[in-house]
Amino acid sequence: MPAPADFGQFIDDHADEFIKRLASAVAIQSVSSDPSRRDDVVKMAHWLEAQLQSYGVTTVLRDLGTHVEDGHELPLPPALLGSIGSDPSKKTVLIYGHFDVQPANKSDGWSTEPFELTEEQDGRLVGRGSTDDKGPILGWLNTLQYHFETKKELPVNIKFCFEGMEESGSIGLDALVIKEGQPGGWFEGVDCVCISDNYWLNTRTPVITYGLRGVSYYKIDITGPARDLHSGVFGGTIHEPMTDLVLLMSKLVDVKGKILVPGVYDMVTSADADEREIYERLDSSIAEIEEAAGGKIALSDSKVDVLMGRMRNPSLSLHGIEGAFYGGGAKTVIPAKVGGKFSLRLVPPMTPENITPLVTKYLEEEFAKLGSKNTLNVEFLHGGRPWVADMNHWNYEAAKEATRQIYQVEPDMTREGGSIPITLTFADTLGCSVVLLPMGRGDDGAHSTNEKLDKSNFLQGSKLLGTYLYELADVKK
Ligand SMILES: C[C@H](N)C(=O)N[C@@H](Cc1c[nH]cn1)C(=O)O
Ligand SMILES: [Zn+2]
Ligand SMILES: [Zn+2]
Repeated sequence: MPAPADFGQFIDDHADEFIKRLASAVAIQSVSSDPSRRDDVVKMAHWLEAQLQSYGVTTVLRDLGTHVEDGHELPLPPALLGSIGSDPSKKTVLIYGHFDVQPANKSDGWSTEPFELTEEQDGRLVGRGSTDDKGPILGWLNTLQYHFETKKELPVNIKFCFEGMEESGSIGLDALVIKEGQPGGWFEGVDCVCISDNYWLNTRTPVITYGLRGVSYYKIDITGPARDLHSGVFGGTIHEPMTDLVLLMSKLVDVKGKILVPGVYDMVTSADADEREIYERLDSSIAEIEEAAGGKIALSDSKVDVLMGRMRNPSLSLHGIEGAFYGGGAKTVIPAKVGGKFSLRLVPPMTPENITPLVTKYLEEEFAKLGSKNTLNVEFLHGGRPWVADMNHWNYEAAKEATRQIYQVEPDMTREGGSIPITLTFADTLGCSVVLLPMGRGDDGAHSTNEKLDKSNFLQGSKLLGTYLYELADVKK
């Protein structure tokens, strides 16, 4: 059953309205990592719930309890569950997305206000969350709107699971998915899962994604004096926390991206010629990767090595130092306590559980070698396991056929370097195939300044998601 003939035209005809809706979503500053923005994450859940309800979706907001952030107990934003259609003769697809976003301030280097969606002349829709992940979520809404307004039946039953903590490790969601995956739960009867929350490799070739790296995020606190000190008075007289921290962080990864924590590479298989061929065939180049990064700074001249570095090898990134002096000017301070933040991206069979003891032991040993009288505390902040799926499943056939119809090309099959912690839980708990069907391009700048989603990707991507539902209805199980 192909998508109805007027579906594509409906999406094009409603482009302005859809962009306005995206602007409304972007305007809600649903930054999950910022406790002062927690109300906005909750507001976003309510906004999205009202949108779903307006198209006939039955919804419920599920309380996920609380979590502790910097010693303070905070309520978690609710998860939003939805359901439309219960025809036993149809397949049931579970659609997941996240309505929280990364932090953004104009002063980080944005050209426009990050929470005011700006449509540029060239069709770029610039704003925090445009591609990650509000645009893709709204792609599903656009499809629902079409069916509601034209009074057409959806080709499949749909369950929704939208969360507001993905950018902070999806805290609380695992337990909910496990509970709702039980007989009688919200997800009973789900045949497959679709997630639109990652990106193409380049700016022209659509991709379907069958793997994700996991993540394991840490903070190392070094504490010394009781308060910040004058560096003229105390410099040269005490062990300085910042000195210890910088030395310790420098022991984690080298300039070529090699992880220095012993034991990590013992867990990773090396790629044989056949596997390297998979990466060789992908439509990508060092020039394009550097263009997307905004600098000629690739770790290697080999496209295969760089792509494997992103998709099938682990990596370690240093993110920031809490408590350090960072403003303008030249403050002569010795910070009393500093917290270094870093994370590892994990590939099978690495997990946060088997990696954390290696990281902690290594840091404690390296700290001991410094001979400092300061104290070290290593804290695991959050994590998610890596995931790799069978790309020949019928769920993937439906996604591939939908891509051919919308873009008239064969999609590249990729593994994503980023993480979506709940993916493996869906796969394991519901025992079904999960496919990643991204909307945005490789240069969208998710998590970065001037994040954007191209208007054509928003519209074609909406058509893609809708067409996928029709292909799903048709494909042989
Ligand atoms: C790929 C997805 N759109 C994404 O950005 N995921 C985040 C998840 C995360 C984990 N810790 C913090 N955020 C990512 O890969 O960074
Ligand atoms: Zn995302
Ligand atoms: Zn993200």
